[in-house]
Amino acid sequence: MLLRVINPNTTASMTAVIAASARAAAGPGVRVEAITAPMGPASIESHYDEALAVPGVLAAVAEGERDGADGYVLACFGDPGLDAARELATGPVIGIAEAAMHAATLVGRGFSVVTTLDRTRGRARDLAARYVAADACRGVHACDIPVLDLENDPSVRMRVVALGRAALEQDGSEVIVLGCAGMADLGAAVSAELGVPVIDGVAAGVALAEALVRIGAPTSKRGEYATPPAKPYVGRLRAFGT
Ligand SMILES: NC(=O)NC1=NC(=O)NC1=O
Repeated sequence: MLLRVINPNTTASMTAVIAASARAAAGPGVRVEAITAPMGPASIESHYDEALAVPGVLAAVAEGERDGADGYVLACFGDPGLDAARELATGPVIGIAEAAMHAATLVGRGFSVVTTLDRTRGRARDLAARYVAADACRGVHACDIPVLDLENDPSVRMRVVALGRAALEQDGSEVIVLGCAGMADLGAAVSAELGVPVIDGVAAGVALAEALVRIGAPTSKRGEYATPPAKPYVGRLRAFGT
């Protein structure tokens, strides 16, 4: 089985963090291909970044279709381009926010998200409203660390633990969801400190994508996720036309 795990931002060192978590979660017979988006923002920290990350995501999915990928994980907590990617993909496409939030509801009644910048909290709430029951996401908290500082700031783990501990108390939640792919290497350590499940969406996404491939559940091409209608595109997006 070939799973293509796509980092929607263009920072290769972050793709390496994502790849390590993805490969640790993959089951026997699963090959993880970790891809850095071929175009777009160095990190995704705003609606603008997220919008302009989508062409890179879709280019990576289109390449995966040519290479015979069985499933995809979009490794950014905003799940950028998820629905469009499903229209291009044959196999399942899982966003890490979607995967982490669903996984959290399977091991606790309520979860709290610990994410990066304060301005990304609204997006996380919007995704929670789409993915899970109203009372499942009890709070979204930001440690105000820029995405690209995650890998070189030694205080990150301590700050995520402190914020997670406060979130569990304030929100009355039972599970922590890591709100950024760049936190993918923190799950076990933070869980050990807090004594609750801490869900890394990269690992959850790989597990879910793999499971769907194994049970024979590709993306349905009847209706909404059918192949997009062919049409010309002009300008810088010309290559995306069909
Ligand atoms: N909430 C976030 O920090 N999302 C993210 N931005 C990135 O560049 N990768 C993420 O996971």
